[in-house]
Amino acid sequence: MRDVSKLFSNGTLALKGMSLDVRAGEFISLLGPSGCGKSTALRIIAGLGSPSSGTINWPSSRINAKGLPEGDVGFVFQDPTLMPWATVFDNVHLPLKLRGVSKGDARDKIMEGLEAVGLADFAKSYPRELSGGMKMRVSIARAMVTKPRLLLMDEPFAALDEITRQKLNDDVLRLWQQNGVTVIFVTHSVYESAYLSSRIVVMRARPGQVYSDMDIPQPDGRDPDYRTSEGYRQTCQLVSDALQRAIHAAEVA
Ligand SMILES: Nc1ncnc2c1ncn2[C@@H]1O[C@H](COP(=O)(O)OP(=O)(O)OP(=O)(O)O)[C@@H](O)[C@H]1O
Repeated sequence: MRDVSKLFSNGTLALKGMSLDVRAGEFISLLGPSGCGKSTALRIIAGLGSPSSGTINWPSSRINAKGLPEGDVGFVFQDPTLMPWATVFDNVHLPLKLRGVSKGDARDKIMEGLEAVGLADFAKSYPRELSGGMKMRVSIARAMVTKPRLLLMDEPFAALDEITRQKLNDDVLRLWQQNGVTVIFVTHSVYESAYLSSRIVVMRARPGQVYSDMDIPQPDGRDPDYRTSEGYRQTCQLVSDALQRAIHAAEVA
């Protein structure tokens, strides 16, 4: 993102001069107070909204007619947005179906994706038969079935209980490590960002822009033990301090 601003038609300046270089293989969290423009930035990257000024560049991708990288981006929203009338299998098939891949040809990829999120036994179930966490897993499998190079996640676990959220954090980390996908993850949570990320970009509000950009030390393994480690506590403290400064900067502006 190079010097991206977004002025909505109601006069809200959601982003002002936001620049961000995303390196391949990173797990970046966009962290910031409500209304600082995290979702707006993510939607612009996804091509779901256009910047008022500035540019999004995709130096290593083939670009389609809409200026977006060809098949390279997957998106997971806070609402899993599954088709209620379709099975789990058919929901995960959707992105491949839109590319003209038949169910038969897609079967292995779909089952591999469901396996990766622990839902292979639920391929024939309908969304109404699944818990909130399982629905989110389907949504992640659907986003990953095309093997995107970039996965965009907009507060995907905010509506889930703490235990489910922690399990899904571990699932996403495993997918990231196994697939080498680059992730941009929007969250309000210092703890979630500190657990997941290789880099945390703290945003400030009014106007929305990058306030602080931190590389996060990578321990050998992130597992439930890491959540109670001194290294994790220190990272949370650093990130929390940066967030407090970002909030203060917006208040005095
Ligand atoms: N379509 C829109 N039209 C007008 N204003 C908008 C629109 N979408 C977002 N905004 C405004 O832009 C600002 C940034 O919103 P955005 O949703 O990107 O923030 P956010 O950091 O993701 O917030 P949250 O964490 O609460 O989801 C807010 O002031 C919001 O009210």
